[in-house]
Amino acid sequence: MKIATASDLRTLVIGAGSWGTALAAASSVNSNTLLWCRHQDQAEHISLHHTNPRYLPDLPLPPSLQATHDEQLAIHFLAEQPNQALIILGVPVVAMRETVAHWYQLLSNQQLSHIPIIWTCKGFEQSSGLLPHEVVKSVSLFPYYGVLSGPSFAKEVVQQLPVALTIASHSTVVKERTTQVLHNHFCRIYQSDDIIGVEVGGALKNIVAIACGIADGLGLGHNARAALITRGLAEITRLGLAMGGHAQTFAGLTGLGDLVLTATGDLSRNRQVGLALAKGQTLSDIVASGITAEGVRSARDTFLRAQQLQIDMPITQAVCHILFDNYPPTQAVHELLTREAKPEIR
Ligand SMILES: NC(=O)C1=CN([C@@H]2O[C@H](COP(=O)(O)OP(=O)(O)OC[C@H]3O[C@@H](n4cnc5c(N)ncnc54)[C@H](OP(=O)(O)O)[C@@H]3O)[C@@H](O)[C@H]2O)C=CC1
Ligand SMILES: O=C(CO)COP(=O)(O)O
Repeated sequence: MKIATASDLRTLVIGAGSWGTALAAASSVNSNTLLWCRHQDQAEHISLHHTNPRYLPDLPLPPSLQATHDEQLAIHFLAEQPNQALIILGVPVVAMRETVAHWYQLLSNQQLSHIPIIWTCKGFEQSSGLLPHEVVKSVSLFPYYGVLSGPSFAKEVVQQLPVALTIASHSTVVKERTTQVLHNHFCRIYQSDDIIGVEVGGALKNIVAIACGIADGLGLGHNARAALITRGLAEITRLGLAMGGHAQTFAGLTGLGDLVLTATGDLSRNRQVGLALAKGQTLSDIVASGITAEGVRSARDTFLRAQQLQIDMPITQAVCHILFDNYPPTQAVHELLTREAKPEIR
């Protein structure tokens, strides 16, 4: 693989939340990077002060990282080196449809839609139940696309602590461009062809993390947490295989790796939702704070998709009961524990 120099590569990150900002900081090591923000004042603050106070308070960003709210400037930035460019979408699933459709229009108007585009969101789209790549394909004709996932808290990435991520794509150019941009002295990029497996693992680990937060909040102990992680992985694998993912993906960074991180790491917002529910907070209070907790948004559609495929998902079902059916967490735990005994491997 040709190693491009910093002056060749151009990375546009769309979305300046915690993960978009962290990836923009990481990509600045190898690549000229521009961070597109929804708000002008946010862009000005990041370019001038090199911090993102709303999403990553007190963490310095690389001085070379520039931000903008100007879409035409962002397009011009890419047009200067379209064959060395990469677009990273840092928005949640709920914003994917609108964001992809809008930027596809802007890019195709300038004959730039061949630039590789990757996304980072983890979940199923609410109501449609679609995975992110299905949403992208339903609103655009980007020829080169992929999903970037794996165990990665934004805060640690901005601090340049070691992290390993997976880029899944059917396109060599997407995998190589992503590796050129993000593989550096603290960030390892692994490549995969399994878009479905990577997206299913990323979506479902959030639901299991909510379950683990609930169990820990109720004081159910380390044994319970280990059981939930392991049986949660069994659920993820069952649904993922039925949807067309590869078995090995679920044992990798975007499956087991991200599940362990999110289920046990207190930086996880999904885990924090579970902890708060166990303490008796209501879901409406928790979501009113505006946090991005993709497991809450995905749980119902995940369960519906599992039912359509006749896949047994008792942990996801228990989380849905607590989130949407007003089950007290202790009742959902009791129902989980008192199911029939069964073989571990089916
Ligand atoms: N944070 C992390 O450590 C990681 C997150 N992820 C995944 O990345 C995705 C993004 O998460 P994260 O950055 O944490 O979320 P945040 O809540 O931190 O940021 C969300 C970003 O998306 C923007 N946004 C929200 N709604 C819309 C919309 N309707 N249209 C356009 N832009 C919108 C927000 O803009 P505004 O500020 O203007 O509202 C903000 O820039 C999620 O799917 C998450 O699971 C993956 C790995 C790690
Ligand atoms: O996806 C993540 C880590 O890989 C972030 O997890 P949360 O969305 O639960 O904070």
